[in-house]
Amino acid sequence: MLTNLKVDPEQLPKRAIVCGDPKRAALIASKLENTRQIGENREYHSYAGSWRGTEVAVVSHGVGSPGAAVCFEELAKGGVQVIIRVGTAGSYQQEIEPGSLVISSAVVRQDGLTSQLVPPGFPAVANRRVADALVQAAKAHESGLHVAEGITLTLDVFYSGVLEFPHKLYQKAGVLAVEMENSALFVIAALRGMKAGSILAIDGYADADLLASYNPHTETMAKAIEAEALIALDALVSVSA
Ligand SMILES: O=P(O)(O)O[C@H]1O[C@H](CO)[C@@H](O)[C@H]1O
Ligand SMILES: O=c1cc[nH]c(=O)[nH]1
Repeated sequence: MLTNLKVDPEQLPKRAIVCGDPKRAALIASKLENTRQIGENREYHSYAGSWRGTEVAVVSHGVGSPGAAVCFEELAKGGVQVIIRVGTAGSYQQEIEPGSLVISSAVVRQDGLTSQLVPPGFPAVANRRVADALVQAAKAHESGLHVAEGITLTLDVFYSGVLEFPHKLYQKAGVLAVEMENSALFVIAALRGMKAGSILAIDGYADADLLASYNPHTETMAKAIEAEALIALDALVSVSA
């Protein structure tokens, strides 16, 4: 039994979708055939089912890299080989409007977790096959949403303290969007031999005024999350495990 997920590895498919929100996990799982819940403990809600004839898992990992890392490590231990995060993020670029989708090709590691796992120069990159599969699936899906691929940033901080967020710096460097778990996912996947990718629905512009405008509970977001979930499921089953 996987300790924190409380999932029996025998019931865990080799491909997994992961996302922060347990309700999003339930929503994605509801799209599968023969859906069953295979675990529920803390923020980790786990489901299995079939997508286009292939068995997949859907597991929530909560907010922030440390808790998510526990989930990713246990999925690797349980035999998962291909893993895609279906997340949300704030945009750094004007043309990437709320409701757009971003496929992360690589991550700036501004989290605390991975610096305790690997040295500073260690890259956090998506598996090329998974990233390509996400790009292809997004094209085929024809959602009408703007889709961009590029570098994203992982931070530990959502609400700022007295130090300024590094938003302007990374915006100038061409980073597309910011979220809180991709760094952990890409580094742990590299260490444990999983193929990882990530697609993110943009819920607003990440800047100093974010607190005033942040609202991930809109119709626009629901549409973007629905689209990224279907794209990720198609990509997940197209990559060899
Ligand atoms: O929507 P999820 O997948 O949780 O992703 C983003 O949303 C949360 C913050 O609201 C953080 O977990 C961040 O990474
Ligand atoms: O970490 C996050 C997630 C969503 N939106 C943001 O601005 N930041």
